[in-house]
Amino acid sequence: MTKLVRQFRLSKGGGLLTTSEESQEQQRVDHVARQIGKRIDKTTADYDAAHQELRNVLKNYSENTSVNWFEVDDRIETSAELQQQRALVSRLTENQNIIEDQLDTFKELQKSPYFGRIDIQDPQEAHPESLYIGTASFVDDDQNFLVYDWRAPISSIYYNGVLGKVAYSTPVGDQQTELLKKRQFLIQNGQIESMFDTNETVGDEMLQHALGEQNDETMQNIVATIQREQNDIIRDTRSDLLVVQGVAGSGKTSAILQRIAFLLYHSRRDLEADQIVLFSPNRLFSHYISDVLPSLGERNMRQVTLAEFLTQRFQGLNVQTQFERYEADQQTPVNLPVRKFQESATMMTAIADYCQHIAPTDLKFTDIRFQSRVFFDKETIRDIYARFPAATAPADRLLRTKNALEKRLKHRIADEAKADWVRDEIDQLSDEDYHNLLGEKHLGKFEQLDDEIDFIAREIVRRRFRPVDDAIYNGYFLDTYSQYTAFMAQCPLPDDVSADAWQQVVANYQHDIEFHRLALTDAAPLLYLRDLLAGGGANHRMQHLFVDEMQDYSMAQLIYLQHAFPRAKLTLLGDSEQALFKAVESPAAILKKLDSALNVKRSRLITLRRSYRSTLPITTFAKALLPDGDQIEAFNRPGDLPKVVIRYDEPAAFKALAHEVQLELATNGTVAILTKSNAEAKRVYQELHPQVDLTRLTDTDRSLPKGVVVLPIYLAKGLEFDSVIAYNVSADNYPDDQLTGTLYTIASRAMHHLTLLCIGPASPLIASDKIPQADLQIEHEFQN
Ligand SMILES: Nc1ncnc2c1ncn2[C@@H]1O[C@H](COP(=O)(O)OP(=O)(O)OP(=O)(O)O)[C@@H](O)[C@H]1O
Repeated sequence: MTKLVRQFRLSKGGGLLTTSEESQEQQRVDHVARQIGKRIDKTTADYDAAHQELRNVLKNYSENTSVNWFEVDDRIETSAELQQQRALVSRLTENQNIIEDQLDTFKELQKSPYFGRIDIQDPQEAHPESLYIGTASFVDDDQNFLVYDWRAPISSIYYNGVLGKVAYSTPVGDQQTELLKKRQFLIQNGQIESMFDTNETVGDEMLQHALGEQNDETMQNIVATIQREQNDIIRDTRSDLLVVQGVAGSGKTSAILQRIAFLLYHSRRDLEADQIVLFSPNRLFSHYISDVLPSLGERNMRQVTLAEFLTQRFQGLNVQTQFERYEADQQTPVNLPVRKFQESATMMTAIADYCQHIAPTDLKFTDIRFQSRVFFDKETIRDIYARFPAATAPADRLLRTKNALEKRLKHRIADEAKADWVRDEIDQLSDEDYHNLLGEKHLGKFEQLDDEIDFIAREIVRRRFRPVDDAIYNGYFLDTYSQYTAFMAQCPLPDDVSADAWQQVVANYQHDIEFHRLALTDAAPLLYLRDLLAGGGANHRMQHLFVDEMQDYSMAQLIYLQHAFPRAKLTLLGDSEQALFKAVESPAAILKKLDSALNVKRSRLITLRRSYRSTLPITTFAKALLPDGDQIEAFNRPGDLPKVVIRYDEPAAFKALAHEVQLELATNGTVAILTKSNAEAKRVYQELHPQVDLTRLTDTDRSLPKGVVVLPIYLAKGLEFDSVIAYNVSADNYPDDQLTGTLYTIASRAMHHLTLLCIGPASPLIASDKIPQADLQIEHEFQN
């Protein structure tokens, strides 16, 4: 870890920091650390006591589980006692976990108790007050706030305010105060490494330090250096739809995570971490961000990738992933108007209309069959459905149909229970099977033996007819896959989609279904149709839905997600410039579309233009790739120029690649070779791995190793690496601006070093007038 030298400087809005000020501050750090130390001792003792208590109960519990199960009464009593013990164990375990979490927080706090100080003068107070801000609050035994949590209302001044009169929101309304001083600290292992006063939001010195560090395998929290616009995202509690459009490396992902920490802090009583769900771009990313919330003393939210979500919803079907589609798109040309239509809000509205007005005769009911015979025929089911009022939503009518079918099933069971085969089966039952069928609940319940036998008979039939019961419960009598075909057959088409092209879409869909496959484009509309007709699919518990890399989602998918999480507030973050899957759109246009499609009350757009991840030369290069890249503001962190390495045949290129990798590895912890496709990643791995120790990553990998990795760019979305080598950015491989988004995404993954390897002349995207050769280090002259 690079350490800043101690510095005492005249900072922009502040005064000269003297040695005596520093020693006073250090004394305070020592004092706070001592207080925290005392608390750690006390909490450790609490932890030991809790642990001992839990052990005692567990010991008792295991002794009790070896009880005599023989007598029925004993069995019932023991079970009640065990349940009580189980509840006790779970309470004590939770208690122990809470203490353990507190202990972890105190230990972290002791090393670095705070990072900021604000001096404020409240209007009603005679003297100013100094408040210190850290990752968690610390209150001493005399109730003095030695450290304020960064999420406390007053802490917002630290992030937002410049010196002078400032306001901050509290649960009881806005408060006014005067900000007299803002001081930043870098404290490591109880020592002040650096401190200075600033009038800016959060001074650049701290950022320089944070960003100059080498990449870790997991993301770090940024609470000490949150920037003003990021703070707006984090502290927004009003919007139902918050859309963040931010350039690569502008801190969107960081903002999501600190926002979650903020929301959890402010809604302690009504919001649990598992009521927040984040759709993340890939599994590597899920792991990459997994440490941030725990480092802030919070539990992680739920995380899911779109592929995981869809697979879970379509059990038994193989749903195409975004990555598979991206690979497929590179092989076969895409009919863009068709895809655009299938992914549009118009498509979803057409589905909603279709479902709302569908007549019973148009529903694709199927027979419920049992042992190769029809049990309930589809016409009967249709008749039942048709009896319920037409004004009721189809899903409600279907639910009532299910209930009616269940009732009929019960009658059929009662009739069948009288059949001879059932009596024969009862005669064959062993005592144990008989008791099992009767179940604990019915032991001794029947006064007459005949009643007990009737019960057993029905139980036997009920179990035999379980497949019918399942079919009713799961709504298998409505064939939603055929229904989707029927929908498509009558769906009004836009002008740019021909009937023939559409016919092909329907045929492809049917063919896929036959082979238990589903194209990604069909997933959201089909799910929507299924939910609207058959009910279900909505999770009412989720309070917040976050979507990262939203540019890779279609409008249809976002509409479906909103439908699937109807009570959740939405935070959607993305960068349309990094769209690997579709065209670039302006932030305002995106918000407009979302506003009308998602129909929310309060929406807000926040745009982030400043890029923090990469050095100045790398960001300068990356932004020059884009048509409107001049809107991107590079953070001024010095570094080497991007290096272009050109070779004219593959052997020479791989030799150069191996050399570059070794060179980069000497100074960087993680070196990523990023390719356009999986096939390229495989090829690089095959060529390189005998000479270089490298790991090829695929979409099943969950963690990022140190050292050299090779992976296609879509798996590197959201990630960052110390050094990036873009593989084969030649004119052949990156011929035109269709690939601008891909190249920009690759370049913007690099924190400190970027190398561009070309086999043959460089891509016109690089060898263009917009990128002065002086901004690059070229190892071979361009020949095009
Ligand atoms: N305020 C900040 N203080 C310190 N580091 C920051 C800050 N904002 C962003 N960073 C750092 O910049 C890098 C990029 O942040 P992040 O991954 O959140 O950006 P992003 O907008 O999600 O990027 P992308 O869209 O390119 O994936 C990370 O290393 C992050 O820690």
